Parts: sequence; C-alpha cells; structure tokens
Amino acid sequence: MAEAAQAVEPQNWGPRGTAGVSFAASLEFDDICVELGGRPVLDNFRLSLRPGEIVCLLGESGSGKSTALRVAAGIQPVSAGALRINGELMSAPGRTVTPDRRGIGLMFQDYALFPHLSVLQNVLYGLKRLGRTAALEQARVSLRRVGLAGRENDYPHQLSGGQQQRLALARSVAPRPGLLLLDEPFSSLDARLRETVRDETLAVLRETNATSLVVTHDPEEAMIMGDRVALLRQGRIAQIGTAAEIYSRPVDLAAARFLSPLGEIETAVRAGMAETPLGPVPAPDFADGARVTVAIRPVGGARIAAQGPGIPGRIVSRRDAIGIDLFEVKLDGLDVPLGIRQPADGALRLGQDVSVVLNLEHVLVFGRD
Ligand SMILES: Nc1ncnc2c1ncn2[C@@H]1O[C@H](COP(=O)(O)OP(=O)(O)OP(=O)(O)O)[C@@H](O)[C@H]1O
Repeated sequence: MAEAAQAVEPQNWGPRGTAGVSFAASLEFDDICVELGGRPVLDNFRLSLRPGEIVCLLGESGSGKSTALRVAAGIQPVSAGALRINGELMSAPGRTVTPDRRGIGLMFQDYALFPHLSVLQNVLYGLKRLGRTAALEQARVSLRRVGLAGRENDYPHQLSGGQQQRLALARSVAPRPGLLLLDEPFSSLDARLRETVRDETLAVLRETNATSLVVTHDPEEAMIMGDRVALLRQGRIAQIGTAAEIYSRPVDLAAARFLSPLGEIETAVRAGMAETPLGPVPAPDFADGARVTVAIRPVGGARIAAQGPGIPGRIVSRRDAIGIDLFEVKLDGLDVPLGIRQPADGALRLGQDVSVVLNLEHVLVFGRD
C-alpha cells in the first residue's frame, strides 16, 4: 500500500446523493451454530436486521464476528439453525446457497481487489448479468460517487490505500445489492484517513439504502456507524441496542470495559448508595451490603479544578493530547490513580493539589459475585 500517497490523498469523493439505490433486504440469523476445530464459534447466534438498517457487530478478537459474516455470505456452512435473507432460506445444516445467489455485496479482506484487472474492470466484474451498456453505466455511477471516475484505466497497485478502499466500496455497491457485508473495512487505513473514508462510506451506505452488517473491533467506529450495535461475546450476542443505549447502560462490567477505559472502585452498598472515596454514588437496584464495582469513565466521569468544591486529590501524571489533557489523580482511599480526560487547562500542572468532582451521569455501578 502506498503510505506516502495515503498521507496526501485529497478528499475528492463524488457528490453526495448520487450512489445507485438498492432494494433493502432483511437478514435473519436464527439460532445459528458453527463449530470450528471442534469448538463452538457461534453458539445459538440470533440477530435480525431490518431492511435498510446498519448494524455493527462489535467484539473482541476471536468472539466470532467474521464467522457470523461468513455465514451470511454463504462461505461458512452452519451445523444448526437457519439464515434467511428477505425471508428466503439461505443457510441450514446441509444447505448453503452460494454467495453469488444471495444478492449480497461483500467488502472483505479476503475478497480483495483483482490486481490484474483495471479499476473499471474490477467494478464490471460484479455486473456480468447486465448488458454491456447498462453495466458500464452502473460501474461509472459507482466510480464517480467514490471519486475514481478519472482512474478507470489504472490498476489497483497504482492507487493509494484509501483509494483502493473506495474502489472496493464502488465494486460492492455497483450491483445494487440488498445486503452489504463489511468485514473490518477500514482496518488497513491510518487514523486520519480512516475517519474520512468511514464518514463517506457511511454516506454511501445511507444513499444506497442497502441493509448493512459491519464487523469491527473498534467501539467508536461501531457507535458512529451503527443504527444498532450488537456486542458479540464467545459466539453469542451479549447486548444489542443503539449506540446511546449500549454506552449508557452496558449489560455488565466486561461490556463497559470493552467500550471505554474505566477507573474502578470496589465497594459496598448502604441505604441505596455505593460508598466511594469520591462520595456516595446512587445504587438503587442493590440491596444493603451488596458488593459492587463503581466504574468511572475518564471522559466525563469526573472533573478536576484548581479550586472549588470537591474531594482533594493530587495530579501525579499529566499528558497533553492536542487540546485534551490526560490526567492521573491520586486520591486518599484509592489504590490506583484515577484517569481523567478533560479540555486542556494551563492552570493544571503535574504535582498540583486539585479538587475532584464526580459527574454521576458517566458513572456506572455493577454487582460483584
Ligand atoms: N478454520 C478454523 N479452524 C479452527 N478454528 C477457527 C477457524 N477459523 C476461526 N477459528 C476460530 O474461531 C474463533 C472465531 O473466529 P472469528 O474469525 O470469527 O473471530 P473474530 O471475532 O472475527 O476475530 P478477529 O477480530 O480476530 O478477526 C477464533 O477463536 C478462531 O481461532
């Protein structure tokens, strides 16, 4: 991949609203089981996507995300359950309809671009069912939309990493599939480019109206892209909901830890309050004496000031991240310093005594066994 070209790539996507429109399909995983190497990888996996919906499948490495996508694509057979696209049975034990008969578009690492075909030929490849004129027109609509109209005769190796990604997108949406399956579509791009490509890809997905299942291990990416986010753990959905639901009410401590870093305080509940060195935290769902973990998000969970009300603490570490300060604050009664991120403030220095105030909106309480 051309690293230098990535860094200087202009942001010249085609005009928004010009991608071809698909007839969105529904997708249903109905108690799917897959075993690989004698181990269950998908374990009664259930998930339904409504037509036009974008769902992000989020999970740790090895949780089964790619396997779920491969089942939807028809590359991975199932040992139990059923997969339906638009209500039509596509996968069941002993039956796997091939990928080309599913009406799907794929953006997978292992369905990479054809290196020996030109940019235009790469897109035409998926349009063989159309007549030459219609295929050319549809391919050019897609290439224009991703800003590659002038590169038709180039070969993939002549494109930057970001442009290759755009070509992969153009190729997958050109046949106007009802369902798009995307596996870690931006993982090969550097951070700055990833944001542009992700935002434009999201715009294209919205324009085409194709139902989309996007696999990612990046919580921020999932929360930005997904109408809903499905959290996968050991081959099962641990939680599903909108980004706001998942973020504000993670199902358990493990889910919360996966979504953001946390400061954790182990304590007990008394009269509906979890007692912490930072003051009491409401825990109305827990009985008296229940052992809980209070989890404080570095962003928004607590804030520090040089003066004013709050619990006394001392800054033991400070890093500057372009407009944001990353602090570690030592507090009496806490073994580990508390991580806090907040807008940069020149008045707050290493070693300084500060007052710390909790923002209960970003503080979570979980039960402990
Ligand atoms: N062909 C195979 N044979 C045996 N085990 C496999 C095979 N393919 C995948 N696995 C195992 O299945 C589990 C799930 O793999 P999968 O690729 O679906 O996970 P993932 O969530 O997509 O992970 P990643 O984010 O690392 O890609 C892993 O533990 C993996 O080692």
